[in-house]
Amino acid sequence: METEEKKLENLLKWAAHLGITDSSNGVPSHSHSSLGHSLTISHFPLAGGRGLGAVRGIREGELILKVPKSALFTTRSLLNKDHNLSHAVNSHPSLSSAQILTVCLLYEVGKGKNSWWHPYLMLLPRSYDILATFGQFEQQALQVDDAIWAAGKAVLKAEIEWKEASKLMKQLQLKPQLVSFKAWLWASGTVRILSQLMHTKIIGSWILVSSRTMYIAWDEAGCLCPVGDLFNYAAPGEEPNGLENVGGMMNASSLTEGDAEGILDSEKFNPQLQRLTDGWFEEEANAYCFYARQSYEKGEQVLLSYGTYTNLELLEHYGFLLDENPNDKFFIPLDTGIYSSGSWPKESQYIHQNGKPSFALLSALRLWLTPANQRRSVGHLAYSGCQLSVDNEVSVMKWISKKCHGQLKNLPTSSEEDNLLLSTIDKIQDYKTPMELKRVLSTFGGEVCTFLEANGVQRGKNGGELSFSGKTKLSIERWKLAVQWRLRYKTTLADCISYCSEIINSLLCKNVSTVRTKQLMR
Ligand SMILES: C[S@@+](CC[C@H](N)C(=O)[O-])C[C@H]1O[C@@H](n2cnc3c(N)ncnc32)[C@H](O)[C@@H]1O
Repeated sequence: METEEKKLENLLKWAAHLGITDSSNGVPSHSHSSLGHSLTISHFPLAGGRGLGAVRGIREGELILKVPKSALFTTRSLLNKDHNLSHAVNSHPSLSSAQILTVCLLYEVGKGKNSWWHPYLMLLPRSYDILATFGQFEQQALQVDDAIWAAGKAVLKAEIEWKEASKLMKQLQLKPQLVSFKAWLWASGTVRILSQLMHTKIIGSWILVSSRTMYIAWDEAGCLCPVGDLFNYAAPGEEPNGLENVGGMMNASSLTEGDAEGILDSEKFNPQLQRLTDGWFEEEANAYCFYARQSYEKGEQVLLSYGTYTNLELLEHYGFLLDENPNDKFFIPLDTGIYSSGSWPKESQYIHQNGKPSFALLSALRLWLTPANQRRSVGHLAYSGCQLSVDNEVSVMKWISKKCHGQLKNLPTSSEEDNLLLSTIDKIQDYKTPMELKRVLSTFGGEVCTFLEANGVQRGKNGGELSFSGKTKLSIERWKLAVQWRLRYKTTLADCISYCSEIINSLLCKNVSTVRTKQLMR
């Protein structure tokens, strides 16, 4: 069996042969490796594992990697090379472009060493922790209804897409293990993760700066980009103020999808959008080009922004989350009347990761907590983000605080318990014998026991070593991600409660001092 090192060497040799290069002028250098001028493959345990590090000082804006069109793994490039595949795919016009790219990937994997892409395929991750791979236990471990729902939906979607594509896979006579749902999760996860970087998307009348695809103009599914897909992720900073804070956003609802698409297509309308991603396909160069978003010192990991994502979205699309995510946001259940009292979209009414309510949530609540017969007269103030009165503002803060308290109370565990559980989960992976595990369980029971039961964790035949199957180890990773996610949710809600108390106190203090001043002046 080839070592990981040998596989990497083969990949870089293969990539150099295809003209993939990290030379600063973008000209391939006929070397045996496509990397070495600017980048090298390294391990970054705290930020994504395998990734790309700088081999020299890199300046912001420098071209750091160029991947020619001929090296991109796209449906079109595969169909052009394989008549059998092309014929079969064309007889299934109802499949989506992502489903087709997924089948193409499995088909290519099935060719083994005979695949032209073999050096690249050998180094693809073996599994992912995206939401679609979450079993019932891990889904429930998210605890928050919205997140459980998102996970359930992701699993269901994957199942439906797999069933729809199974006819094509059978027609292509893929090996049984490549037709399985497990293989589908892997392949669709690969397509989702490695082709779905950097693309602006429009939902309803909203331009979401969050990204979805490693965009190529000629295929909705995007492309797999050898070597370019080794960049790990760093969040691009908070959403541009233009989308969250400016009162002009209320006009967003009058922007039709067509208008928005036109604006986006021009790619000129907002330089901030472009700054959120660091790579794109350049027609002139006929290549995917990646630029350094910031300066890096030798040895530092060079990171890429795939777009702005909340932690739940990162989990859904990429299978990881960030400890500190400036784009994270959390939703609390709101009464339906709140949505109908104003025109703020549901997605805009949330709590920021720092605990502050969003502009739209505050505006909507200010209006909703105003008596119905007075709303018309203060609507313009609410929409422009102004406080309506001290009483109104205090009611808003009390309302949010109460909601957060209610949410926290309804969740099965507290933040303290989750913190303890996280360290317990780490211990489960460390402890090897039943005796040791017993000690861990005595400090924390409940969920840990359910996990062990759900995964049928067995003792070794001789009653000695605990045996954790590969499946159980993956489940442990996903469980940990679920607990980390819900802990962030709880921390944010607790921060929001503190924020509301601070505002209430400062408003009441100001009010008291104003009344006193007025009394003194009389
Ligand atoms: C485009 S790939 C990046 C290369 C990947 N590390 C590899 O070895 O193939 C994206 C995947 O890398 C991991 N990843 C990227 N950025 C990360 C980060 N900041 N923290 C944790 N995992 C990250 C996630 O598993 C994600 O699905």
